[in-house]
Amino acid sequence: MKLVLASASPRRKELLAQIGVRFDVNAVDICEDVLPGESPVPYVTRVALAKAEAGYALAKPQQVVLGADTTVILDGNIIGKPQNQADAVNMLMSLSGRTHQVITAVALVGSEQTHSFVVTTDVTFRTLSREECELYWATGEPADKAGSYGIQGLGAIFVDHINGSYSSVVGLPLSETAELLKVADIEIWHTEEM
Ligand SMILES: Cc1cn([C@H]2C[C@H](O)[C@@H](COP(=O)(O)OP(=O)(O)OP(=O)(O)O)O2)c(=O)[nH]c1=O
Repeated sequence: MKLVLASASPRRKELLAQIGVRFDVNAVDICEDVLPGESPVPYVTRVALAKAEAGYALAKPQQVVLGADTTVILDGNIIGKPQNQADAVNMLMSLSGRTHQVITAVALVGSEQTHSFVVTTDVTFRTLSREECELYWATGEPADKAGSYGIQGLGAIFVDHINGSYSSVVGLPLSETAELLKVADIEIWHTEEM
């Protein structure tokens, strides 16, 4: 079996390459709107499956397709990507000095199999000032990110500690994804080009 990553995210490509997986990419564009009354785990699972299924529609025979979706949850509510500066600053200030959850769903779709799982990580921010949130917006980093921050980038300075999977917060939980790839007979740890 050969793997396709259904993602336009450079972060997910880097994470999957980090564990020595060989894959092609089918960039897909899925509507990520939350349905009325939809809870966080069903939501991320549905979107990850939709990405994998859209990628599978473009796939060749003998290919299985991986899709993922990451979102931020505060007090049980889904916090998506920011619309503008005010939205991003408000999101960041609501996360200030508190613990929120980052959940990533991963889905794998093939001709004879569909699997999905969700990984939840607690992330605790130190206290932030409105001014530093405004300066952070001006860097351009928060714009395409759930929760308006990137733990792997400049936003690292906001994070006091995490409890869970770092790679899941960035966009793809590597330990759990490797287990899923084994089930689908996809090799990891290719080393000859490293
Ligand atoms: C919380 C957090 C989110 N993010 C990112 C990960 C995800 O890419 C993004 C959430 O959006 P997603 O919709 O999960 O992914 P995407 O739109 O970037 O890519 P695609 O749908 O094509 O696969 O936020 C970080 O990079 N770092 C973080 O610390």
